[in-house]
Formats: sequence, structure tokens, C-alpha cells
Amino acid sequence: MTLTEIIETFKTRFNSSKIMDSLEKVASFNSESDSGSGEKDSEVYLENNPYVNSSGSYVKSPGISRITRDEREPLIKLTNVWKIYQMGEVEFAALKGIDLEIYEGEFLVVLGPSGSGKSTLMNLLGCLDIPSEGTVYLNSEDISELDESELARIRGQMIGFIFQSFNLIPTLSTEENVLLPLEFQEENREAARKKASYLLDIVGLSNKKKNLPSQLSGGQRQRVAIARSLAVNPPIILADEPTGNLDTKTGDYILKFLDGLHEREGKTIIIVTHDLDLVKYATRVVYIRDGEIEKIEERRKNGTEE
Ligand SMILES: Nc1ncnc2c1ncn2[C@@H]1O[C@H](COP(=O)(O)OP(=O)(O)OP(=O)(O)O)[C@@H](O)[C@H]1O
Repeated sequence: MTLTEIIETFKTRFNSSKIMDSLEKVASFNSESDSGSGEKDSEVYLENNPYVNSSGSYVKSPGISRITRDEREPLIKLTNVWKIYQMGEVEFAALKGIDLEIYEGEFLVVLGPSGSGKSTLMNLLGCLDIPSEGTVYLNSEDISELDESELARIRGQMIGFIFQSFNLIPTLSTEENVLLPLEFQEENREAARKKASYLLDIVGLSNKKKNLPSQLSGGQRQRVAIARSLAVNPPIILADEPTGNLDTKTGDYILKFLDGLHEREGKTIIIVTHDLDLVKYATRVVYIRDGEIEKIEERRKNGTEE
């Protein structure tokens, strides 16, 4: 399906946030079996990080924030959240009474070993799943009170997702993948193209606009996912193991980029990882083990505990 066909088919049936939601689910399913071209990353893009080079330019927030909110309230709040998986007769508690408040401007790293409940927590923080018990608030709204399309709308406006599986639409080019959320926001087409072009430029992929996801390396796909997550300028960026499958250099680039978005753009960044190295970027670290918060550490950036 082409970009136009996808848009026209879905626009007639659903509201825009719901479409993005459905497409991302399909894309994440499709991309699991798709391991990429294996093409080596060029290092040229390392020059493009506006937060690393000295050109003085940086990512200007594209678009305007569509949310009005009380800034004293947490962006995301979890109270006594449990997630219980049912496997036949057996119940398994993956999260056991999590209380957590996340405020604007934080760089939060959720750290825990394999099986500790990170992805489960991530899905709840991103309002992609609902708790078995307890309450999740996004922008002061109890998400279990919202219907599916309201939830998709608020989530689309508030959260940019960067998932390990990249969630790119396999039949769309790099440029079209970035354009997709903008098309559904009813942006002026020319402005949307400019924005997509700018975002691809800053993630160093202007020369890959016409490539399909299968013709990109893992690191390049991750950067398309970042460009797309920034397209609608959400206040929160939620990243699941953002450097997971990447070589050190590309991983470093992506982290510095996220760090720049935090420092220069005031974005709230939430990263879920098992990689201890990432805590140096954090303003707060949540240690999770066996479905419980073990401790929470306030930090000054660059490695020191407060
Ligand atoms: N759909 C499910 N049904 C049953 N159990 C599940 C389900 N999803 C996760 N679990 C279990 O819940 C626990 C937490 O899983 P989760 O994926 O959140 O851990 P994680 O910390 O993200 O692990 P990893 O770092 O290995 O990805 C694990 O013991 C896992 O086996």
C-alpha cells in the first residue's frame, strides 16, 4: 500500500490518532521478522547531530504544543499499579504495586535486569496497556476512564515512542514513515514535507529518503523512528532500550541526541533499559526488580548521585 492509499483508506473510517495506533501495531508485528539490509552505517551522520556539533543550530520544535496543562501536575502518575498476567490457571504478577510520578523536564531511566517488568511498565507508562489494579494518569486523566479513541488521541499528542522493534511501516519509504503522523494531523502538505525533510536531515538520513525500512541498517531505522517520534512535537519521549541492537557509536549518537532534546528542548525523556551506562544521562533513576521499585535515585547529570 502506498502512503496515499493508507491515508485515504483509513481517514474515511477512523480518527487520526486511532489510525496511527493501528498502523504501529501492524508495523511492530511486521518488523519483528525483518532484520534489515545489514548495510553499514556511514559516519557522515555523526556530523549532523545538532546537539553535538558546534554549528550553533539545534532542533527547533516543529509545530506547536496542542496540550494545555497544569505544570505542577505530573505528566504521568502511577498509583498502586499491578499487572497480573493470566496463563491458564496460573497468575503471574509482573508489577506489584508501583507508585511513580513523572514530571515535565525529567530524564528518567528505568533500570532493571531481564524479566524485572521493564517492558510491562513501559507499556503502562505509554498508556499502551491498562493495569490489572491501580490507576495510571496521563496529563491528569485516568486512562481507564477514556475510551479507545480518546486515549489514542491524548497519547498521540503527548508521547513519542521509540521502540526496539522500530515500528516502521515496511511498505513506506523513510520519508513517508516520518510524514505519516503529520498527514494525520492535517498539516499543510508542503509544511509537512519540509518538517519531515528537516527531521531526516538532523538524524543524518537525508540521503535515504526513498529507502524502505528493509533497505536500512538497524541504526538507521532507529533514527527514522526518532525522526517520526519528533514529528508531532510531543512533550514526552518514551524509549525502550533505544540503543539495544546498535553498535557503540550509533548508540552513543542516539543517546546524545536524546540528551540534547532534554537539555535544549525541555522534552521529558523516559528510557527503559538494562544498560547501567545510561544512568549518566539521567536526572532520576528508578531501579526495578521482580516487579517492584527497589529504589529511586535523584542524580545530577553526568554521573553523580545527589
Ligand atoms: N503476556 C505475558 N504473559 C505472561 N507472562 C508475561 C507476559 N509478558 C511478560 N510476562 C512475564 O512478566 C515478567 C516481566 O516481563 P517484562 O517483559 O516486563 O520484563 P523485562 O524487564 O522487560 O525483561 P527483558 O529485559 O528481558 O525484556 C517476566 O517474568 C515475563 O515472563
